[in-house]
Amino acid sequence: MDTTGIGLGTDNAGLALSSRVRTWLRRRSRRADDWTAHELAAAKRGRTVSVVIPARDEQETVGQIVRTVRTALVEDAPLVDEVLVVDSRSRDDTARVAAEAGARVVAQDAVLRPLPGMHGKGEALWKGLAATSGELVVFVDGDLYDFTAGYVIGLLGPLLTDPGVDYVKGFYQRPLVDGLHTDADGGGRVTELVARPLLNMYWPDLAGFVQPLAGEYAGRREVLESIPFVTHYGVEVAHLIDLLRWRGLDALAQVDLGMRTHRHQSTQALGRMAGQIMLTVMDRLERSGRLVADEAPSPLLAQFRRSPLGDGADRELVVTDLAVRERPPLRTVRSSPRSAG
Ligand SMILES: O=c1ccn([C@@H]2O[C@H](COP(=O)(O)OP(=O)(O)O)[C@@H](O)[C@H]2O)c(=O)[nH]1
Ligand SMILES: O=C(O)[C@@H](COP(=O)(O)O)O[C@H]1O[C@H](CO)[C@@H](O)[C@H](O)[C@H]1O
Repeated sequence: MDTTGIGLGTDNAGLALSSRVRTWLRRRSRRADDWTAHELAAAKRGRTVSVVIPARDEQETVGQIVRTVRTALVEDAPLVDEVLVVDSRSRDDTARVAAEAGARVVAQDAVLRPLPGMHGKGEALWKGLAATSGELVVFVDGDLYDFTAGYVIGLLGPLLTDPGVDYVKGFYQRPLVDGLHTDADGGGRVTELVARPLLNMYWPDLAGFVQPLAGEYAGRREVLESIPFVTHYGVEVAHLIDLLRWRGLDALAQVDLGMRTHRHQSTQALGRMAGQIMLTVMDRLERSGRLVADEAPSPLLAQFRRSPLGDGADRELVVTDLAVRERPPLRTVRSSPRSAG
């Protein structure tokens, strides 16, 4: 057992991860409590830190996340220099709640305005990167119920103490809370059903990531501004694939952040997310010449919503265009450190 509690033995069939991944797991897996906020604040040595929270309709949770960061990591320990919430076309009071909690708030479509807007979480993250200036950037989802300052401390630990690390993913136990029923490890459904199998098949060096789709991660700005951001929900899987290829496995790390509960989407919404992730993976396979498709995959997903329509039909056909696009590396388009209006 290594320091993170990840057993590195073989499974009952004697199958084992590659030695490269086993070495990586030992070398690049840490725990959030390996550091304290004050230790990391002292380790900054003049470097600056931005926390970026993408938020679409997160009025119920974003305020507490912002307050936790500000209290523990801005006021108590000077670890974080700016907290930005990217209001991603919310239809609720996300922007007001975030601002009242002490965050700077930008509207996703107000950043780098001359550029035509793109959509989804990946766009919100790219705009958040453009609208901040910290040399280290931490991304935290805005729908977390049990966020702690330890998430940010843990993600910054490797970046502030090891120059060989460029990008850090969080991992955690992910319960699936469905009303009164909790499945202790039922969360991360798209991870377990789609992302993990595909990454193990085609990028086995990434097999050691406990939560490859984790929404909490951090990186060096110079690296984050040098990689594309896929729109919608393709952003996380594309980051790992692109960074593995460009920076190599040893530049990546992961930190145990404990427990993560968040607002869960419906199964059909996760079906759309899964489709976007599959399209992203197939695009990366095609770019690397590992997939030759004489016909591009259709981005259209037909789903069936059961609802008595009253005209004798009890299901409604809903077709969604899952096409994802991609923002180029920000350094190729950046004009100024804070491009918000
Ligand atoms: O168009 C979008 C979709 C999502 N999000 C945010 O990205 C984070 C993760 O999205 P979501 O909760 O939908 O994904 P899940 O955690 O369910 O996989 C949340 O803070 C969302 O508010 C966003 O800013 N813009
Ligand atoms: O990991 C997953 O399977 C999905 C869905 O999680 P749940 O099944 O709702 O716990 O959540 C993640 O995936 C998204 C796509 O990469 C990320 O954007 C989210 O931040 C992350 O929560």
